[in-house]
Amino acid sequence: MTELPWPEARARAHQAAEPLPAIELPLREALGRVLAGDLVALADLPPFDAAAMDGYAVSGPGPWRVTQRIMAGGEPSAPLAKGQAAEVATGSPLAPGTECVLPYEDAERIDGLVYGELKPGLHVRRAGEDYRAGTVLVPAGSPVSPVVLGLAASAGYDRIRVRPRPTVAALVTGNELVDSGLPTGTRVRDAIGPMLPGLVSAFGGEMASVRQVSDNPAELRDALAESAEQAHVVVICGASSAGPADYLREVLAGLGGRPLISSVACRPGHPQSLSLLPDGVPVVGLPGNPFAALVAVMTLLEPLLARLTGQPLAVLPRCRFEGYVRFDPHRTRLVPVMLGSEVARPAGHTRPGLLWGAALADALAAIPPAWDGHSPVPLLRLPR
Ligand SMILES: Nc1nc2c(c(=O)[nH]1)N[C@H]1C(S)=C(S)[C@@H](COP(=O)(O)OP(=O)(O)OC[C@H]3O[C@@H](n4cnc5c(N)ncnc54)[C@H](O)[C@@H]3O)O[C@H]1N2
Ligand code: MOO
Repeated sequence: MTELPWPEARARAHQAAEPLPAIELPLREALGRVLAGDLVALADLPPFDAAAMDGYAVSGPGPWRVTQRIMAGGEPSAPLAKGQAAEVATGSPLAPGTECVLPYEDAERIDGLVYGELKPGLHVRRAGEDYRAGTVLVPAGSPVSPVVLGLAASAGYDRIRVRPRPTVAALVTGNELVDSGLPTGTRVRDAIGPMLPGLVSAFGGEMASVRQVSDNPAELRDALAESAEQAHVVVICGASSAGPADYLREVLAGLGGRPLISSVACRPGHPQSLSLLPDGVPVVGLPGNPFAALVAVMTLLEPLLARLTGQPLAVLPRCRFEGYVRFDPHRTRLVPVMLGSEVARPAGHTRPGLLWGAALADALAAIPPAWDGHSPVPLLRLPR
């Protein structure tokens, strides 16, 4: 079976779906979503000429006689004629005729007259100087951060158009698995189910369900068909490889699934897969070894969720890597790393079945095939 190069696997997963139809939400509910359209300025900002300092708005050469006082939120009582001043606060609207604002520090007031130096334009925020109505403030596909919410509010939005969170249903296979307590004998504690909800929500999705199914093709087929009706994406953990209980491919074929990715040229995690069911629901196959499963989530599920939420495929930041890595001429090697200020170092403890290294790590470094040993390497940040 040919293994798809790791960067192509990310790209193909990103192209495997279309963004979900947009919804409109009140600002306070939109945090953490993704903008479905450009956030466009509804009006000029500032909407009026305003003072940028507390002090005196003046017209013509000084000294100036103080003829009015304008508060923020108030209105000028008359235009300023040459030789006149208005006492203003930061944000006060300016009277027509204002040439500059003298901060209190640069002005002296004696008997109703203000003395100082006229510096035309200084400390005046002109109407529309920040942006004009119609300007794109934040492009579609951007995350709605706390700051984006503040900006949207200052632009006059009450509601914004965002993408829904894609729902993910997980089926965890393996007769050896238990989901509580210290496993006895040859039983193994499920480690993938507990890590999936946090990963899914960090990548903009929502875990609909995590369900254990036994190693039985008929049961997996029924559970898969049912999950595909209830969620936007189905994830299957285990049953991905070549063993006697690894019938995921067979079950997918039986349901008319179309394989898009059958294995990926990376270590660990090569048995990861992506298929589309006839109704277009993507099914992501995660290898049973838990660290390999994490690699598959970061390789296939993250780009898929990015696409469903209308985000571009993330361009991975790069960093210098220092430390031992097993050389692989044909495959990308995913290594848990701790990030220093300019360098990534292996966190250690990296067997495919072990989450220890990744639990300590800030990121996974994606060491490319035939890496030259010194070029900066791409990083996948691990959610905290
Ligand atoms: N002949 C071959 N054998 C294997 C290959 C191969 O290419 N040819 N690939 C190996 C690799 S790499 C991986 S990864 C595993 C993938 O196996 P499966 O996805 O079929 O998963 P299982 O066989 O069910 O389990 C593998 C291993 O992981 C443990 N496991 C499974 N699920 C969980 C879970 N939810 N939490 C914790 N641990 C889990 C399971 O007990 C096994 O120890 O196949 C290799 N073999
Ligand atoms: O994908 Mo398996 O990675 O190496 O255990």
